[in-house]
Amino acid sequence: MDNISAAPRVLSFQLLNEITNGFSKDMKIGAGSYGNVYKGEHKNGEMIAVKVLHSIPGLDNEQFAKEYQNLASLQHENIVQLVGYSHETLGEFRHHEGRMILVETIKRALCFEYMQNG
Ligand SMILES: Nc1ncnc2c1ncn2[C@@H]1O[C@H](COP(=O)(O)OP(=O)(O)OP(=O)(O)O)[C@@H](O)[C@H]1O
Repeated sequence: MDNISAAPRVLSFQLLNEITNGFSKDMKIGAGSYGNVYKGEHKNGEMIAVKVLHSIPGLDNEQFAKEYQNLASLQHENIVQLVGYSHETLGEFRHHEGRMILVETIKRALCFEYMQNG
């Protein structure tokens, strides 16, 4: 990854996991109604705010895309800039009633420029 604060882009959930130290308590900077917000610190020193959206029943891909589009099109000095997003389905094998089942979870995150004063 070269420059995470340029145009909005796809960021892998794995990368977001790395730059937030596994979404650790220490990196948590807030919580809103849609999810928790973490500070993401890239090794080149860049910082972003990573909002991991709660799994919201009914929030389908189309709604997420609309939300992304709205945020991405806003450019104003008083509006925090969207720098990227992540939308991935992770499959994980788990034991369930004596057999292995594949559980799929959708991971969604919106990433913004980091504001020092919250
Ligand atoms: N870009 C950012 N830079 C630094 N801190 C942020 C940023 N975005 C959010 N935060 C921190 O996380 C907290 C929660 O932010 P969030 O946007 O989720 O809250 P909110 O305005 O209550 O949103 P909503 O209710 O729409 O989910 C903020 O109060 C702030 O402290």
